[in-house]
Parts: sequence; C-alpha cells; structure tokens
Amino acid sequence: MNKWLLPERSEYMKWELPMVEVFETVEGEGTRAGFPTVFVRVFHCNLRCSWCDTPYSYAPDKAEYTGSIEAIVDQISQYKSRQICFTGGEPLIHREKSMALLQAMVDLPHIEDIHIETNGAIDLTPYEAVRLEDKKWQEKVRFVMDYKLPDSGEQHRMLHENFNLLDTQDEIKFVIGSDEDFTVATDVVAKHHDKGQVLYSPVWETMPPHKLVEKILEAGLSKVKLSMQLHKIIWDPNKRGV
Ligand SMILES: Nc1nc2[nH]cc(C(=O)O)c2c(=O)[nH]1
Ligand code: SF4
Ligand SMILES: [Mg+2]
Repeated sequence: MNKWLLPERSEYMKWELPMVEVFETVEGEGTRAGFPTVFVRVFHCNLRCSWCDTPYSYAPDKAEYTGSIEAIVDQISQYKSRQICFTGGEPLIHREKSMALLQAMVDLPHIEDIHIETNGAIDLTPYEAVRLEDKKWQEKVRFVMDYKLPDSGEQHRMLHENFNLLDTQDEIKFVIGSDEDFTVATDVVAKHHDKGQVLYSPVWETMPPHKLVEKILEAGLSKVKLSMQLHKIIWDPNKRGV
C-alpha cells in the first residue's frame, strides 16, 4: 500500500522543498553514464559518509534556496535532457514531498528516465508500491541504491530489505575505498542481491581504478560493472554543478 496518498496536483505543486541546485550536464555514473541529464539536488541527508563529495547538501551548511515543486519542474522543462538524476543529499528524505516531486517529474511528457540516487538507509517500500501500480512510474522510475560499506562509517544504517524491492531496471552501487570494502561488497552481493545491475565504483582518493579492475577480474565477478565518476575526470573533482 502507498502510505502517502497525495492530495490534488494543484495542491502539491505548491509544496516547497529545500534545494541545493538544478543543472544540466552528462550523467557521470552508472548504466546511463554519458547521457545528457538534468540533476535535481535536494537538501538534507540522514547519513554522514566519511568520503562524501557533496557535504554542501546537508547541515551545518544551509539550503541554497527553497523551491516549489512547480518551480522545480518548470526549470527541468527548460532543458532538453530526457533523463533526470534525482539526488542530494538524500532525495527521498522528504517523504511525501519527495513522492510529490517524483510524481510531477513523471508527469513531464518529455522525460523518459528518472533515476533516484538513494543511500540505502531509506525504506523504498512506499515508492516501490506506487511503481507497482502505475505504468508511467514503471516506464520511467529507477532506483540507484547505494550500499554504504565499512569505510563510509555508515554500513550499520543499511536496510537489507530494500534488496527485495529492486527490479531489473534498478542499480545497486558500491563505492569501494579499500580491500575490506571490496570483500564486504562481494559478500553482500552474494547474500542479498536479487535483481538490478551491480556497480563497483572506486573512492576517488583511496582506491586507484586500475586496482579495483584487477580485483574484479581476479574475483571472477563477471556481472559487476565498473562505474567511474566521469564528471571527476572531465572537470576538476571539486567543481560543483557538473
Ligand atoms: N555528472 C554528474 N553525475 C552524477 N551522478 C551522480 C551524481 C550525484 O552527485 O549524485 C552526479 C553528479 O554530481 N554529477
Ligand atoms: S548518503 Fe550521499 S549525500 Fe549523504 S553523506 Fe553519504 S555520500 Fe553524502
Ligand atoms: Mg550522490
């Protein structure tokens, strides 16, 4: 069941969310890397990963502005991209407001793909319930669920039940910072993974990509996909809004 029945569209389009930025670039990560994409980055996160590259998206920093759902989708519509990366912070932390923004984005006719960069510590049940019932959500909405490994300091927050909610169009991303992270990721996949593309992505500062590739091949992980953060290769790794 959908826990959060939304009010009339005219009502929820007025709802406001704390925002960091909306911008257009190419997707840097995952199976859709390289495609022109609008990024919708909302403020707030329930985790504090040691290697986080977007600390400006939660306290003690402040939201850049507060945007109504109407204004956010208006801005998305000004770009030509057919793909949206809904990210943060944690994009699903705003509960019914996150749901309403997703609905408004799904309703944009030119949008073909909305992927939700969620952190593994948010119960996906209410969103998956809507996707099961709604054809447009099935066509457009995909979870990209991060599984936080020991180096992040947040592994204890991971909700393993989320694995059962993922489908073939979804992705599970493991950001790997050390040999221990690699071992734990591979154990978690063996134990919990059912559907969705598994991605291994190196922590920029501590895991040289060539080492991660060697480890993937050595372990015979033939279904794992390497995901490099293209935006950190194309631009200065500290540059925002790219
Ligand atoms: N180009 C680009 N691709 C990305 N994929 C995921 C991102 C994120 O910050 O969640 C991101 C980002 O910030 N930039
Ligand atoms: S979940 Fe994402 S935004 Fe939140 S602290 Fe971790 S890396 Fe940063
Ligand atoms: Mg992110």
